Amino acid sequence: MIEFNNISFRYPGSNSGVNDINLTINKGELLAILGQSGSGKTTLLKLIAGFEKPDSGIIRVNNKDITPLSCQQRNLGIVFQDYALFPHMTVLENIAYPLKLKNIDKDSRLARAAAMVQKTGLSGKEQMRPANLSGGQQQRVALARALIFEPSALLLDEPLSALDAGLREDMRQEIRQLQQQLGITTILITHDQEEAMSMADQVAVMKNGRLLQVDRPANLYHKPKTVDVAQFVGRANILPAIALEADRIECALGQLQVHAPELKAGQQLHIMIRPEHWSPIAGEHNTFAVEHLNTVFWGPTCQATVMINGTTIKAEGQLHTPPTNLSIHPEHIHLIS
Ligand SMILES: Nc1ncnc2c1ncn2[C@@H]1O[C@H](COP(=O)(O)OP(=O)(O)OP(=O)(O)O)[C@@H](O)[C@H]1O
Repeated sequence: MIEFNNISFRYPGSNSGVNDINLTINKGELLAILGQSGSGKTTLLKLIAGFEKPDSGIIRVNNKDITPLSCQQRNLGIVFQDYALFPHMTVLENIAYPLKLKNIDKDSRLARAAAMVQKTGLSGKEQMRPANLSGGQQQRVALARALIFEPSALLLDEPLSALDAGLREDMRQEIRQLQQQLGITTILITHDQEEAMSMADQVAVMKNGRLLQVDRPANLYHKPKTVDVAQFVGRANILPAIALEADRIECALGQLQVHAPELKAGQQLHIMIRPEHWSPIAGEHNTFAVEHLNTVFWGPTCQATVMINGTTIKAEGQLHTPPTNLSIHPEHIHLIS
């Protein structure tokens, strides 16, 4: 388990850093930290790894306060974006290296490295040097080296960003399987939403050094708590709205039936509609005549841009003919207050 308790940090002489971070990663779970460039993801990683010390707050790993400890004492496995492998060493030597630092004898080192070679699918590559491996294989060596000394947690800093798209998808699943098999608590830093959503038990969205929402991937997508999160995660139609009564709001599209029995007349809020939730078939509620602007073909689906009462809306799905009507089920209108 990893816990951040009221962690704040500013880089000396600047206003940048992270503010009041409270976060718990349960034992054996993978948490992805997702955010745009400069949001503070790497800073959080540096704080847990011990490269920077927080100005205030406590970080615990398995209930132990690690804040005063040095990087080495923290016993964390780290995989960096560029893997940082030793070019003059073989795969086996690279993987065994952390054990050498711990003064473990050569025979045990090599035996443990050989076992890790098996686990990470590197059999047959033991005597090769990093330069002769593919990106995915280098990534596996870095992972094996980070795991060899049985760390208390694993930190992955954009581990897949150097790989091309197809390989990246395969490696996501490989890393996730290995992480689950070993049951190791893991933090993954990424700016890639798909990577975060497909690999993580929980995703923490960061902006300007703060956590906006920490949630299961499906909750983050379907029930974002703020407009910022709704805009950042996935594609969304977001409109300001005012409540007319329970279950009814008004926005630029017109009046909409929603599912919100607790709404009070006059309440200001935003509505979010995911593009794939629009239906080209008229529904019992919320059916609109649309003016079709354009459709982009994406392969399995299309994205249509339409106007409803002067407001531009994006809809996605099997829209092979331009829609003339779109409807939205009240359950698919998410309210953000
Ligand atoms: N050594 C430093 N000194 C001063 N400011 C820094 C330093 N390192 C980072 N920052 C600032 O701290 C903020 C957070 O940076 P951080 O590197 O944590 O963001 P990030 O989300 O990891 O971005 P990226 O995805 O580009 O790596 C940014 O405003 C950045 O400019």
